[in-house]
Amino acid sequence: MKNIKTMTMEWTGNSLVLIDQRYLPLEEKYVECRNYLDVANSIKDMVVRGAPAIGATAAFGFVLGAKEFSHLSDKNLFLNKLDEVKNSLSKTRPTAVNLFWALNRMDKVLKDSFQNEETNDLVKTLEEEALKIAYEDIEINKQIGKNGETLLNDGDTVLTHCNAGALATVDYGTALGVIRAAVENGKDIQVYADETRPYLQGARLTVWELVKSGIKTTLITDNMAGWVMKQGKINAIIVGADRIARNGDVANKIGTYSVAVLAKRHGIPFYVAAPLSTIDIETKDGEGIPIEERNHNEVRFCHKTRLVPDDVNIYNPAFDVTPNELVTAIITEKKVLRSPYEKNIMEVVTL
Ligand SMILES: CSC[C@@H](O)[C@@H](O)C(=O)COP(=O)(O)O
Repeated sequence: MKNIKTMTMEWTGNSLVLIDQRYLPLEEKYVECRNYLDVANSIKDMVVRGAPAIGATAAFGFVLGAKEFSHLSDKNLFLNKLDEVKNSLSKTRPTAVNLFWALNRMDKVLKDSFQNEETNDLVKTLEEEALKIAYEDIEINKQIGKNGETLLNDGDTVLTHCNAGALATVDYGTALGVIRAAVENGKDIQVYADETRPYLQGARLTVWELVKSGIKTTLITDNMAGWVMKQGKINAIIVGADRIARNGDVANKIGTYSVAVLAKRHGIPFYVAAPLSTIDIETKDGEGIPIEERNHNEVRFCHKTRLVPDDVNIYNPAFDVTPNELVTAIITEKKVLRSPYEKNIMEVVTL
């Protein structure tokens, strides 16, 4: 398979180059990951973020680990080393289930091919699998876009929270993919982007990539969302997801829950766009989803400006859970799922 190069990432064959999302939109810098620890640090430090992008990045991290230890003549030692690689990549971010999904997929390919292949061939097989995950992600997002765009009408204004765009995936995006697909289909769609405190993925990333794509975008602060809904400016809400439980509860960027509650109050459809790899059928409901708590400096500072002294108590959950009854539909690559979620989710994942 050909090496891949998108706005978010490039696999060169020996390294993974990531656009450094911490500096966007003011600076376009890149980080070159030459080994699996570079990859683990890039995920942890948010050089790359967004559930599907994290998954694909981790898969390439697994390949870099395999390359690093391919000199070991003892194949079992090689296997043990790859267990360590998987372990350290899996400790980077706890909520986005695509991370574990991608690592398990890589691990399965390794175990399935282990008896019949020499180490060098195993490395090639793993590289092929990581590229497959990356290419598939783009196709899946386009399919999510096609399925979701039918829910939007010409002239609609969509509100989104965080960044579930090209930057959060290998390319094209999930929530923003639906908007892209509607625009590509000739519909006139405008977007309101929540800034998404504290990390400002909406202000810094969503606005950047939508403007770059020529999509009309208006930035609002998070606390304006209710008022723009009340004013009748919003026809639909579309967000991404980090993990969807078996019953359809959705973990996504902190603030998503508030948007869903506001949407209900104003009778606005609240859609979640996500690949099936974001659905975690092992987790019964939202209670079981681990919520990452991040560094307090993300709240203490607003983009490098200190807001409060060090001794102020801070709470910084990076995600929240929106209960399924607030979700109008979940847009996947297979179909648009509606309530009853558990039944419909189980049907689609076992198809
Ligand atoms: C297609 S990305 C879906 C989600 O991962 C996205 O909405 C989100 O919450 C990202 O959080 P982040 O902390 O920036 O990784």
